[in-house]
Parts: sequence; structure tokens; C-alpha cells
Amino acid sequence: MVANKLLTLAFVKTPTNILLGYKKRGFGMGRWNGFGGKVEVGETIDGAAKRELMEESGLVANTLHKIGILMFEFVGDPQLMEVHVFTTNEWKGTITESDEMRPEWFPIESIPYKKMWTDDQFWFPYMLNARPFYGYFTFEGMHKIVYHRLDSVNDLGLVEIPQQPRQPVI
Ligand SMILES: CNc1ncnc2c1ncn2[C@@H]1O[C@H](COP(=O)(O)OP(=O)(O)OP(=O)(O)O)[C@@H](O)[C@H]1O
Repeated sequence: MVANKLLTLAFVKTPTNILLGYKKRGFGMGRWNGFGGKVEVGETIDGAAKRELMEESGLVANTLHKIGILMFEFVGDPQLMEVHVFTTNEWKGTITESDEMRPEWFPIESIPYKKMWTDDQFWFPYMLNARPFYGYFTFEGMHKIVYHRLDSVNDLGLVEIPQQPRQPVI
């Protein structure tokens, strides 16, 4: 058994718009997403989310609201990705493009789902409506979802986080 890969994903939004970043390199390259990355040793998840948001967008958020937990399984990979999703509606600083991300505001009614991870269209409505959620997605390759479940939850602190793939890796 291997420990989950811990990741963060943060969204800056107003009632009408959301800031997304175009991933220029690395995992998820060529797709629009929130800002995030790996939680480093000695960091809290919340601290990592703020750091990644700053590094990738130039923005500083004093408060991030935890809104979801996403699990990603890639068929054949024994390590699960455990993604902690946050939102904020108050920030400081200037939007800045980095080597990794090109930030851009999108109206909520024209989010570019076709140019995003295929799971996003499932859970974005929960995130946009501030409804806490838990999701589990099994991918075959980088596009095809072969299993998913998505639940609204009352208390994210009570979610039982799986530590291994649903299907044993043969
Ligand atoms: C499978 N379906 C998915 N749907 C939506 N979002 C997904 C995702 N899978 C990963 N993510 C997010 O993508 C970022 C990876 O970023 P990140 O760790 O920076 O990747 P990368 O390999 O480039 O790391 P380094 O920058 O080298 O540390 C990180 O926010 C993570 O939450």
C-alpha cells in the first residue's frame, strides 16, 4: 500500500466570474483548471493551497473555504490522488502569469469544460453553489472516466478518505 498523493486545488470567484489557469506544463498540461499542486512535507493542506495559489496566480488569499474532497484513481496505478478543493471570494495582489499557469477570468455561464479535466463538469456545479462535496473518479488514461460517484456532504471532516484503489491493481 502506498500513501495517497496529497494535492490542493483553489478557485477564486465572484458571484459571476471564476479565475481559471491554463496549465502550460506538467500534469494536466493544455487544460484549464484551478490553482494547486502537491502538499509539501511540513506543510498544512490549507497552507499548501495558499502557497500554490500565490505561485500560480500571483494572488494572496487570507481565507480559503474548503468545499470538496476529490479522489482520483488511474487504472493500473496503486496510488490514489487526494485533492482538497477550496474557494475564496476575497483576495489581494495582482493576477500574474507564471511559467506554469496563464490565469484568465471566465463568466460562470461560459466555463470551458471541453478544455478541462473530464471530471470537472460533474463537481463544478457543487463548488460554484458552495455545496460541500466528495467525489471519487476512476480514469482509464487521461480522458475516460470508467467509474464515478459524487455526494453532497454535510461535514467534510467526516469523509472517510480511501487509502487504496477500489479495484485491486493486478
Ligand atoms: C484527474 N482529474 C483532475 N481533475 C481536476 N484537477 C486535477 C485532476 N488531477 C489533478 N488535478 C489538479 O491538477 C494540479 C496538478 O498540479 P501539479 O501538482 O502542479 O502538477 P505537476 O506535476 O505539474 O507538479 P509540480 O508543479 O511539478 O509540483 C493540482 O492542482 C491538482 O489538484
